[in-house]
Amino acid sequence: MAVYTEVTDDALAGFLEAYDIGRVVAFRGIAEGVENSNYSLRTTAGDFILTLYEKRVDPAELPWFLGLMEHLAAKSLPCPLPVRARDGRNLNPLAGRIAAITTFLPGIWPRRPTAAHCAPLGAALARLHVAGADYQAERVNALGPAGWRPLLERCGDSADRVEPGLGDALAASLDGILDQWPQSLPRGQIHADLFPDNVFFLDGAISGLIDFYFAATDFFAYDIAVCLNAWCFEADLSFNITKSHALLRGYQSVRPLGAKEGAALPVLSAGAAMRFLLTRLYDWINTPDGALVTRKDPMPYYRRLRFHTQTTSATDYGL
Ligand SMILES: Nc1ncnc2c1ncn2[C@@H]1O[C@H](COP(=O)(O)OP(=O)(O)O)[C@@H](O)[C@H]1O
Ligand SMILES: N[C@@H](CCOP(=O)(O)O)C(=O)O
Repeated sequence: MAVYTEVTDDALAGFLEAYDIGRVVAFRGIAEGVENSNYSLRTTAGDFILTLYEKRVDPAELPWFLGLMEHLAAKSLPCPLPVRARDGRNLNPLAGRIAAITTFLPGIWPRRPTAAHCAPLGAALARLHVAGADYQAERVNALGPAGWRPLLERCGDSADRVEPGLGDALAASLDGILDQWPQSLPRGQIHADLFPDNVFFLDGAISGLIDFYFAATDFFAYDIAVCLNAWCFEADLSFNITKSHALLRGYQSVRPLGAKEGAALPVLSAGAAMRFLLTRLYDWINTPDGALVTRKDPMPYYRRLRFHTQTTSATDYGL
């Protein structure tokens, strides 16, 4: 469920007066998504997505995210293009929130990713990295390694309510990851949350990359590690090296990885598993029963973390 803020017909009509995208033909809330309120909007000019940014998004950061999408779309990456109002603004108030209209991207996200999805996914990720290179602005990755210990501490003793001993196990694992974390690797703009539900496919090809609201300036190879976690484990949580090989092959068809990046894949992948484990754990503990958001189980990311702490080199990922 992701319509937290209702938009009345009158409020929508008033909002659209500032834009040059015709009259409303259809308007409905989108059930998918977690963070923001999303509406599908059809006007006489075409299909769009209306997003109202909810409380977890810092309004001061929105121009960076929208600027990145605009930059990538201008380089032909299939990502949403923010629509500007007649006065040039792409962020405007609506129903007590800040809102943006972006272009609608066709396609559906893969419910069961296969190796055939992973190769184009890898290539699209590399294209994103290359295309973002001259987007000069920097955004610190708030959910990068410096943020993990504070997040774990905020979970406190409650982690052990999810599984006895989990708090200590994560603290020890985190020490190991932070000790080995690379000092420097090629870096630039990364998506940082390119899960299957953020990638649309049409006729076997990628037709959309969405949800740039965790994007940041960080190691490119960390973004690959996020995707290895999100795309290359089976439902039984076994690692599928055929998928990771396809993902890395697709990536390298556009941007070859350096030796240091390859060597860092085990620790980067453990770090990426830790990042999603911690945000899920925090939400698991802090989301009240009956809340609109569906909590995501943190434990599958613990299983992934344990896998990555046993890998030793890039060959374990099919590189
Ligand atoms: N540009 C877009 N084109 C088509 N559908 C979109 C677009 N942006 C969002 N959606 C739809 O809205 C849903 C939620 O979007 P998402 O950005 O993942 O929300 P959240 O940030 O709240 O998790 C997506 O699963 C998709 O169905
Ligand atoms: N991908 C994250 C959650 C973020 O949700 P999104 O709908 O904004 O992609 C996870 O799976 O924990």
